[in-house]
Amino acid sequence: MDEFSFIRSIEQSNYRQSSLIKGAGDDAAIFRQPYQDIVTSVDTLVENVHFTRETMDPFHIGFRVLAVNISDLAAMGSTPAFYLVSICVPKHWKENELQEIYSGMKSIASQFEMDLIGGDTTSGSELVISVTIIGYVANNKARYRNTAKGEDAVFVTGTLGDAAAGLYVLKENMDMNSRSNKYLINRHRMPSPRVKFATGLAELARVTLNDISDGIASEASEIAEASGVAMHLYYESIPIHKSLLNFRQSEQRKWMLFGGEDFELIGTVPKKDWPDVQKAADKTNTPIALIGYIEENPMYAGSVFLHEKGKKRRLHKLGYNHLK
Ligand SMILES: Nc1ncnc2c1ncn2[C@@H]1O[C@H](COP(=O)(O)OP(=O)(O)O)[C@@H](O)[C@H]1O
Ligand SMILES: Cc1ncc(C[n+]2csc(CCOP(=O)(O)OP(=O)(O)O)c2C)c(N)n1
Ligand SMILES: [Mg+2]
Ligand SMILES: [Mg+2]
Ligand SMILES: [Mg+2]
Repeated sequence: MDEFSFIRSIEQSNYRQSSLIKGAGDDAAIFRQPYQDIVTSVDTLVENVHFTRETMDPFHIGFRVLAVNISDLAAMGSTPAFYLVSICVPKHWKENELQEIYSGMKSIASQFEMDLIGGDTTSGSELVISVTIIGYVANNKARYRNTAKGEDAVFVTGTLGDAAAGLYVLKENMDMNSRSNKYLINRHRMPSPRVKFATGLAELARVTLNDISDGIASEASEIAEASGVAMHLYYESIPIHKSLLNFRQSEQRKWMLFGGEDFELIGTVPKKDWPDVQKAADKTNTPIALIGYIEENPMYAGSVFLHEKGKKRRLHKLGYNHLK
């Protein structure tokens, strides 16, 4: 089974509520309200899938589960406001550890001025935390995956591969005190969702956005598929942090393209708007890079091409897939 085909198989083919603007199929769902649209999404962290007791302290688990949800709202151009938490707790977890999980959530919630408005508590064999997030976006300003057009510039925020490298450092028990390993571990444990940058693009007429949870190869494919276009990426333009240079080149490449969990944004804008994107990035202290372009070619609709060392190859939708 494949996660993405499973999801397609259970999606409703039509919706009954007239206020619904976007159902399943993007980073979040949207429904219309006067003046502002409501944006909502849910993402879950599961012990031994998204974290282990060795890779994360309770504080990080809490911080991260809210961060990954905020990232989906950032990818819609939305400002987060509320969250609900469903937590399934194994009997051996102690109360102070659960309090720590909530300290992690509260820490990032206060950063984004969000309120916890409810949830659910159950017990089970492994820790599972599911967060439902709710935010706002001005009417008609939500950013989808299906709006890329020919000649668009493709950009990405931050650096890629850091979170996967951080996980490697943790799993291999490497030196946790070196400056560069500390940086990578922090990127794995405490992602920084790009809300300010994404909402800073509000003046632009057309922006396509997707957040990078499963790796750029997978997220780029989602944009290409949803928009019915071909995306071209230049490997040498994909930003890399100097801490990654300590590892073998084959590892660097694997983590940058397929590692995932960097929670950076990949997007497209009409070429003429690229300078405005750079300005919005500067204003919000967001590193940004131009990494490719969109081609409107029916023969290659839905495909991603990677240009590397002067050669062009198909970049397949490899990356994290829960049901594979
Ligand atoms: N089990 C499910 N039932 C209904 N919709 C789902 C399910 N799993 C995922 N979806 C929807 O499919 C889309 C893609 O999900 P996912 O790949 O998890 O998005 P993201 O990577 O942005 O978190 C989203 O719109 C999500 O709401
Ligand atoms: C212990 C451990 N092993 C492996 C991973 C790597 N990993 C787990 S899930 C995942 C993909 C992202 O999670 P997902 O639930 O698919 O997020 P979504 O796309 O729904 O936002 C990755 C790269 C990890 N974070 N921790
Ligand atoms: Mg997403
Ligand atoms: Mg998800
Ligand atoms: Mg997500």
